[in-house]
Amino acid sequence: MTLAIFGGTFDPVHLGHLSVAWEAAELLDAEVRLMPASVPPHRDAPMASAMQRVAILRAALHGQSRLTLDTRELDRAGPSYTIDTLHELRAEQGERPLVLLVGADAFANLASWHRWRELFAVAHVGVLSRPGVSASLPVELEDEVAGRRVVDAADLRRASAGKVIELAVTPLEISATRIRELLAAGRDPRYLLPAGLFDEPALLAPYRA
Ligand SMILES: Nc1ncnc2c1ncn2[C@@H]1O[C@H](COP(=O)(O)OP(=O)(O)OP(=O)(O)O)[C@@H](O)[C@H]1O
Ligand SMILES: O=C(O)c1ccc[n+]([C@@H]2O[C@H](COP(=O)([O-])O)[C@@H](O)[C@H]2O)c1
Repeated sequence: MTLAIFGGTFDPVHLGHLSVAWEAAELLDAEVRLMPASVPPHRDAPMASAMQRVAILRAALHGQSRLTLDTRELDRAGPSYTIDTLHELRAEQGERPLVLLVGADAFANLASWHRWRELFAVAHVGVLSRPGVSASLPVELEDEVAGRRVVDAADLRRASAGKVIELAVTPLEISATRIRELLAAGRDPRYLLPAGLFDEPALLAPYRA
């Protein structure tokens, strides 16, 4: 079975993440691992600690087994560069097809990632559609991916890395930024987060004012 990795700051994980990860698992017929970044490159430090974000992820993933948690980036010091993580996974997984899942907004910035061209040598890339994000890419990135695009998920299973597929997932306009704002304002964003998180108030305490 294909292994797909969905990295993120997950500060906190929300139903947008979970829904697109679930749909990607179905569309790719893959195991999907959510992988929290310890020190996310290219953005400010998260509001919650890595341990707090992992506790929320564990509670969010409770009750199903298709989406799992991979905490390897928390064991590394320094910025969580995706290329380092993918090399580690490749060494463990042999020729198994690996897919790096990224939201369309993150994908549009891919050419700013550490050793970004090397990513395609180690994994396929699955781009998750996201509301409000246009499909146009910087020229440098478009030039790199133009010859790599496939539309059929079966093409990803025929090679271990190097292809790019667009995954048209159900659009959900949910962001962690909005959820942090609501929690800080004393609101309960009940239907934007997994219901189980509200059973343990300590989980969301890092975001309360
Ligand atoms: N609603 C969504 N639909 C599709 N992809 C999403 C959605 N929310 C997040 N993603 C993707 O999930 C990955 C991790 O995102 P991240 O943890 O930064 O969440 P975020 O909601 O974008 O957070 P923030 O608002 O703090 O930037 C990224 O690849 C991002 O593009
Ligand atoms: O490797 C990089 O240079 C790099 C730069 C920016 C983001 N990433 C990864 O992309 C994923 C989504 O990042 P973010 O900031 O949108 O949560 C997360 O796993 C980050 O570690 C990776």
